[in-house]
Amino acid sequence: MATIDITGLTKTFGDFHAVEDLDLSVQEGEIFGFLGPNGAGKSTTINMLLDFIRPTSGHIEVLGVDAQENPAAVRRRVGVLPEGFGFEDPLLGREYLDWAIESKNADDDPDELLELVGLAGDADRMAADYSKGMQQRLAFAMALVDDPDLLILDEPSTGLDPNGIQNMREIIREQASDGTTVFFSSHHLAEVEAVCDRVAVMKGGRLEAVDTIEGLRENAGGPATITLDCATPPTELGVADLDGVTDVTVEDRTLTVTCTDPSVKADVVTHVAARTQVRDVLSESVSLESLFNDLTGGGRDGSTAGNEEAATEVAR
Ligand SMILES: Nc1ncnc2c1ncn2[C@@H]1O[C@H](COP(=O)(O)OP(=O)(O)OP(=O)(O)O)[C@@H](O)[C@H]1O
Repeated sequence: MATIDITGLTKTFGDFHAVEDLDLSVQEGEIFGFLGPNGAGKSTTINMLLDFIRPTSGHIEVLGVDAQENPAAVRRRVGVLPEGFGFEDPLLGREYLDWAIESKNADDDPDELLELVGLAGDADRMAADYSKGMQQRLAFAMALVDDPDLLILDEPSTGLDPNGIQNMREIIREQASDGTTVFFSSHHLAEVEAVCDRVAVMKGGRLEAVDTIEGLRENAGGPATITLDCATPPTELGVADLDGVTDVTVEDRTLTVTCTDPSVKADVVTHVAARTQVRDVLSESVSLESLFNDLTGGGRDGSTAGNEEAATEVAR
């Protein structure tokens, strides 16, 4: 059974289509990435999953329950890490967890959850005084209360240090291996690649693609580069004459070839290997950055990023 089953979902604000005719199905135990640039419709979709806003048309089932007919039943079984949870009340870290446990009528041990997210030593401090990353850890612990069947994480790694990101990834994987479905909205492409089984890419309220990252790469058009380390200087091999090869550079024994699309790379390897010994293939696959840019046309301003760090920001 699908954990999330969305059919024909549309949300308009006046004449503006924030989400348009969305069909999406997320299976039990999947770690599913929900990607898209600013204004793509991700939060609007999540808000409809939780019935915080009503669809204009379409249908959503979460864990077999109609999300609009019975939102309380959905929310009981879902753990949510919203973007930018505000810890404004004068409560200790543990007290926030106590509150989350009580409101779900659950029987979790708050200290166990704090330990899990690396906050055991900070349980008796005011959550408002926590750093941004510590607040994110606390919000994550609150989402884990009552062992939810579905975790909805909005930009979960915001503010986390590398250790926090690693810790969160491990918890996410453990949860998924226990059957929890994880629906993960993010702009951080490397993060998504590290944990997600499949991704959906949204743009302007419409679904552009749903696939594994590997699948997206395979189907991606656009240039690809391959670098071969050869036993002898790879000059005059006729690589430039191959169909689909657009650029060839030779530096000492290293041959770098740019192709019109990734499928040409195999022809390059076969051609070179028949003429000289290839010691290593340093294949540079299509970067996540160009994959994302291909699918969404870059950021909201249409610009594309110049490096991987910037690329993760393009999606913001
Ligand atoms: N209440 C509202 N009234 C009018 N327009 C809205 C409302 N809520 C969202 N929108 C519009 O719907 C579009 C989608 O917004 P949404 O917040 O879902 O995007 P998003 O993909 O979550 O973006 P981000 O990555 O910036 O969080 C945006 O153009 C936004 O301005």
